[in-house]
Amino acid sequence: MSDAVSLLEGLGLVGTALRRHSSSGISSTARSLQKDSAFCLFLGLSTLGFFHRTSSESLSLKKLRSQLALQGNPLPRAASKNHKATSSRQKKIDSQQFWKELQWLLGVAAPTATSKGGQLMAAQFVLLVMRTMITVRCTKLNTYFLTRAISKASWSDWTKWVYSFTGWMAASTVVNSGLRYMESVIALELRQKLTERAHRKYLLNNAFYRLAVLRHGNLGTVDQRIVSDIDAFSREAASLYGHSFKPILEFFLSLHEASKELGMGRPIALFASQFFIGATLRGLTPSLGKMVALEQELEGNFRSGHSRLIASAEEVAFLKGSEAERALLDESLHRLIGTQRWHALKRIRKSIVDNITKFQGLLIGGCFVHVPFLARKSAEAAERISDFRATEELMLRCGSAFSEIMLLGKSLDELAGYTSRIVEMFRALETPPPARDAASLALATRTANEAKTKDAIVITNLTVHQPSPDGTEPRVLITGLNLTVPKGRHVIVTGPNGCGKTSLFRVLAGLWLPVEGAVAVPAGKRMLWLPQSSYLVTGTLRDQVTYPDRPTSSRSTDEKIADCLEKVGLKKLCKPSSDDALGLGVRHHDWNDVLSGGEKQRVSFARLLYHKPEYAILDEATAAINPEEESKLYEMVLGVGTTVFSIAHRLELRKFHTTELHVVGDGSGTFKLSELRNTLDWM
Ligand SMILES: Nc1ncnc2c1ncn2[C@@H]1O[C@H](COP(=O)(O)OP(=O)(O)OP(=O)(O)O)[C@@H](O)[C@H]1O
Repeated sequence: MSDAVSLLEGLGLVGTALRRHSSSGISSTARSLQKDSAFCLFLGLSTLGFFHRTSSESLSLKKLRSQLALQGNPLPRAASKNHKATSSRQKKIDSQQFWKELQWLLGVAAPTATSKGGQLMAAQFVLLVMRTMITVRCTKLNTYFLTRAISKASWSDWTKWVYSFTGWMAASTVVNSGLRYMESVIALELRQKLTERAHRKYLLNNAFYRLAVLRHGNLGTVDQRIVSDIDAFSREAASLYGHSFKPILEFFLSLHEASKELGMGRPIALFASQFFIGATLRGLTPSLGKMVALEQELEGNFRSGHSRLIASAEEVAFLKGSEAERALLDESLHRLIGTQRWHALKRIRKSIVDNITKFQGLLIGGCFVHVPFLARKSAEAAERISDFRATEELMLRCGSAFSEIMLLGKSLDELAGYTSRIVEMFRALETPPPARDAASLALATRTANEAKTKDAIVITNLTVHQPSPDGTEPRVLITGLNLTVPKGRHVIVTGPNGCGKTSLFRVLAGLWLPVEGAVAVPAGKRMLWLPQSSYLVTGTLRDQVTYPDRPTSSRSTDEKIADCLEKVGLKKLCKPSSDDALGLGVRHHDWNDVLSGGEKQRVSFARLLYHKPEYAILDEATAAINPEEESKLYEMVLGVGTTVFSIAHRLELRKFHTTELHVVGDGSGTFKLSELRNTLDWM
């Protein structure tokens, strides 16, 4: 459609020029040209001034940094790296890397030509060819035939033009709408395939924990990359696909048509000169890829600040922390906006270079075409004008297509920003955790087999350190622990805050790798974790109890769930209705907001009673429940035959355990194991 509009605009301009020429005569046109030249000179000088301003070092980061420093917002380090001039060699290496990464990402979305993505791209290609053919056809129609009709004052030629023009415009409308539709469908396909792959990897082997908590890969906000960067990449890539084929096709088709009149020598000389000028101008533009990557990073930080406030809304409200939170959010916002402002300034420089590239192409291309027609004295005037207009228009299209091809590099640069962030994420997701030495691996395998055969938790020669992502000396939490927990051996872990009790459980869950030794636990759903802060899933009351299972609702399952809820004192949460007799379908926007601390822990116990695992790992799982009720819950758990491995600060809970593991927590990794035989009389 935009082509149709530009064609009509073009016709309007031709009409205006003809009118001006015929009504005012040469002298008034010359006067108007003089005025135009003065105006152009003024504009050109202003542009040069601005260009100088944006590229001058004095205004660059130093000034922005000092502005931000005044607001307490120093510019992120990445921006200063970004500002440093990169050598042409470095740029070349980056672009090679980009093509590899882009190819890999597109391969994920369209692995073969017959895949859905491949088919969509093929269909888009057909539409692109059709649109270009229509554009070339319309150009010829509007220039040659229309000019001829007007110069001969021929009504019949003009009527033919009206018919043809209407037909081609109808075809153009259909094809352009199809192209736009295909572009959005391709973007959606890219987004879906890349996000699905990200989800698969992110939720495999607790990769989300490694990335979010242990900061593997130093990715910052991973959610921003999955939710926003993939979306932006998909849109950009789909749009670029359409916009890169259009000028390439248009260039060759227009060149083919124009060469009939001009021969091939002139166009080749023209485009060789254009290539040289384009390459020189390209060196003056900033690196958009890095700018985009930095902006996305800061966007992610800003968004995660808001998410954190929502997640801890009650705590912040109790602590009257609104002012502090506002300052933190504003700080993050200022960092983002400051960087975007600076980038907007740099983008103007890019836009100026883009326009110069485009206009010089039109100007030089025009001159190449004028010469042979100025030299052609013999032909009849009407014929010469028609030929000239048709050839000029084709060459102008050809030149503008060539400029667009030269400018594609810059659009690709922007795409490179998203590409590098997404590939970096996939690299971190798909890189396995650091490999262990052969001896430790052999020990881990032997220990795992032992656990399978013995149906026990087996801890062999275990040493655990606190992780240190920043490379500082890690603190030793536990050294040389050997412990086997067969069924019926209930272990309580005690020790001061921060001594490493939960860390031991993290190693059992495979979230942290031991520095030495090995742990093995019964596989699959034979173990259930009840963490310090209960996890409540998005969904119904039924979902809270059955998590992580999602069984289809049936009478017997619902009765079992309702029974578990009753046992832990949460029957009151059920809201029976005519189509939900047991009231398990009740749903809240966020269960964390509507349940008290003790109720959340009871939900975890209902989950435990529902799953009846062989082993339960209880990490201060009754800390928010009163001591009397706490004992009842423990009795229930032991009553269903579950062996417990608990962390507890209340010593009364010792009576439910047979072994105590006391971690000293003095940084030496010392611990003490003792049997608690006297306390088991009640069992
Ligand atoms: N992801 C992490 N990265 C770095 N250090 C961590 C991480 N998680 C925990 N730690 C540190 O490891 C140490 C042991 O933590 P852990 O959670 O095991 O303590 P704990 O004994 O369970 O304490 P509490 O009784 O207070 O729950 C603490 O000093 C803690 O700061």
